[in-house]
Amino acid sequence: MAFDKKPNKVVVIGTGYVGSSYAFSLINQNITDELVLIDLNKDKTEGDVMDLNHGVPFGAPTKVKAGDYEDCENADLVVITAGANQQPGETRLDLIEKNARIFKSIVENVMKANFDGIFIIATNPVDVLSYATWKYSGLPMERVIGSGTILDTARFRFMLGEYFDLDVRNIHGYIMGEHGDTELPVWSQTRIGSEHIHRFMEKYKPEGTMEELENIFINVRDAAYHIIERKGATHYAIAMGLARLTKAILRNEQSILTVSTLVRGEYGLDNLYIGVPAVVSRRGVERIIEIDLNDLEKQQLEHSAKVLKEAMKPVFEV
Ligand SMILES: NC(=O)C1=CN([C@@H]2O[C@H](COP(=O)(O)OP(=O)(O)OC[C@H]3O[C@@H](n4cnc5c(N)ncnc54)[C@H](O)[C@@H]3O)[C@@H](O)[C@H]2O)C=CC1
Ligand SMILES: CC(=O)C(=O)O
Repeated sequence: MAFDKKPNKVVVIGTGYVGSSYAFSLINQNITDELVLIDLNKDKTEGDVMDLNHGVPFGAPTKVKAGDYEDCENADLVVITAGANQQPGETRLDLIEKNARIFKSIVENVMKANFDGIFIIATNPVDVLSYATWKYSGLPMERVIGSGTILDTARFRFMLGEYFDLDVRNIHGYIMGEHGDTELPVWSQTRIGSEHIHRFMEKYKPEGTMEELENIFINVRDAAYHIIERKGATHYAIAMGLARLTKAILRNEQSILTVSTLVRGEYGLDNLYIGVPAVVSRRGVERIIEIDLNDLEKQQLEHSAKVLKEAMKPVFEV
């Protein structure tokens, strides 16, 4: 019943391309009751709030306001999308030092306001900054969640749907590892409907080749570069992915999503945040799902973890 539901509150920190697109998705999908926007650029935030509020009559009754860190006190979720984005040619890992510095002060400010909810992190490099947020906040690991490879997995499913001319909702597969250049496609577990992708191709697309599938993965991995070259930022798809993750949490959906979370022995990895399938609920990350990987996929995941740990060294002791 709508009457006895406790209103939920989401605070977004960083309302540039990603943060403002996420706010727009939340309102359009009727996901939250209260939405607070925080950014260093106060004029931009106020302008966004006016603009979003004027759309509320067409969407759902959401209270939107420009706020400050004290608004985090009773928030259910704090979503961080603040910080530098990649310039053409820059990798996500190139952003590490700049954004880690910004994160230290943001997370400290949020925790000073006695925040006791769940963090979602999207700023890049997302795996490293999720780990940083977990360390800086002192919250249990299940309550600090990175967007991980949710976007890469969506790109993978979309491009395979186009290739097979099928509804993307019938494509089941994951991209795991770093949200970045060392991510990997889990072909051994990719299914179309309930059929393994290779068998499906043999039966229904015999002219298809493994090389074409490999090129699809390369386009998934490099999608951010392709978009940034053309328009300077990527934001709509990640905003929708963050809205999906927000729904999974606030509505206690127990959804399996490829988020960035702390591995503690799963997949033979330890003490880093990395993209893996995990069950997400009102408690945050309930548990990691350990799907069977073949030998090549295991090696690729280990390599991805190794690159992430190396990249983290200058910033953290890992
Ligand atoms: N995880 C993912 O799949 C994706 C992550 N991203 C990442 O999201 C981040 C944001 O990207 P954009 O929105 O395109 O950048 P943007 O430059 O448009 O927005 C960043 C915002 O952060 C604000 N900001 C900076 N320092 C702040 C602080 N200390 N406190 C409050 N606000 C602060 C800026 O004023 C700006 O409005 C980047 O790191 C980008 O790489 C982008 C797309 C996908
Ligand atoms: C920018 C980024 O991380 C992406 O679009 O995947």
